[in-house]
Amino acid sequence: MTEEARSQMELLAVALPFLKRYDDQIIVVKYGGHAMGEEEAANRFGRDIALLEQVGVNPVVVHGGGPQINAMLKRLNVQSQFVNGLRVTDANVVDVVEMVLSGTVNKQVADCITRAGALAVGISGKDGGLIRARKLERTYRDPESNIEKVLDLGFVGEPDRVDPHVLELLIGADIVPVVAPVGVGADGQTYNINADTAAGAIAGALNASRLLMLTDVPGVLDADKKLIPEMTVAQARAGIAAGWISGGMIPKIETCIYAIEQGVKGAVIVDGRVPHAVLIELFTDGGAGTLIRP
Ligand SMILES: Nc1ncnc2c1ncn2[C@@H]1O[C@H](COP(=O)(O)OP(=O)(O)O)[C@@H](O)[C@H]1O
Ligand SMILES: CC(=O)N[C@@H](CCC(=O)OP(=O)(O)O)C(=O)O
Repeated sequence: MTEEARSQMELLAVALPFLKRYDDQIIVVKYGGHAMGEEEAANRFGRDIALLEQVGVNPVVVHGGGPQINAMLKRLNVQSQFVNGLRVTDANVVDVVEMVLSGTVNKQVADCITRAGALAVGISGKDGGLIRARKLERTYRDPESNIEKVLDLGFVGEPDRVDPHVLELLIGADIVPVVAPVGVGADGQTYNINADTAAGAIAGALNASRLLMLTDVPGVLDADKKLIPEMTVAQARAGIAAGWISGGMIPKIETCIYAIEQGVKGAVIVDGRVPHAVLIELFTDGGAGTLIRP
């Protein structure tokens, strides 16, 4: 046996107990717009997801596309801005958001997985009644007047009701669902939903075993910037209260906590820049990134 064959067999032996653990389980993967920038990284992601499907796991991909929306808005000369990490979305912007997320990006992600040997089908939250959305209602304290005001982000929505039936049909037919985070209101209005939020709601509705959030940091870092391999929901809440979990990590952690409260067994913040991060997280003892559990 060659050295290469021996090391491949060793890898397989390490992965086998984990393959059994995740057999027929649903794993929801949030794939962010930054992570899909480079072609080789995108192809690698497609191969990892196809491999999961081929070994008997049921992956469901929910993708973002913030940078891709920015690029299209720039080409079309449409202005947009972010407030608290969310894009202010007027009628012009929501058209572009839907076009980019449900069109270009959704099809690219599904194509990467299909070319890697699994069948993937791209849909948006508007298809098959998947995500019924409502306008996001948030308040904030105006620092000048110290008065509580309503934050109006236009057509930014949050999931009101997720009906996973269409996803279950695809999963049952051995098809990998790829979901764009766009929802529809009771009145037919299209809403732009943050992709982290959409992934958490879908993981909850599917009662997934794991929610993997691919991002561009190694995981949750403690106050000394050291990676925390595992934390409980209570510890995560304490980190937000103490301030060492801040910025874009807050909505990510809140999504993880929400998903766990909905019955998801564990949520992981993973570095999507690391090759095969998804496989390392699921199929090795140490995992990758930070596991948040009940
Ligand atoms: N405790 C922490 N551990 C890791 N990252 C943190 C922490 N607190 C704040 N952050 C910030 O959160 C960012 C991740 O959120 P974000 O940029 O919104 O990710 P994405 O674009 O993948 O959705 C990191 O780049 C980092 O600057
Ligand atoms: C309301 C809101 O902000 N929606 C996001 C949806 C895409 C997204 O979340 O993409 P990433 O995961 O790549 O950041 C946006 O318009 O950019």
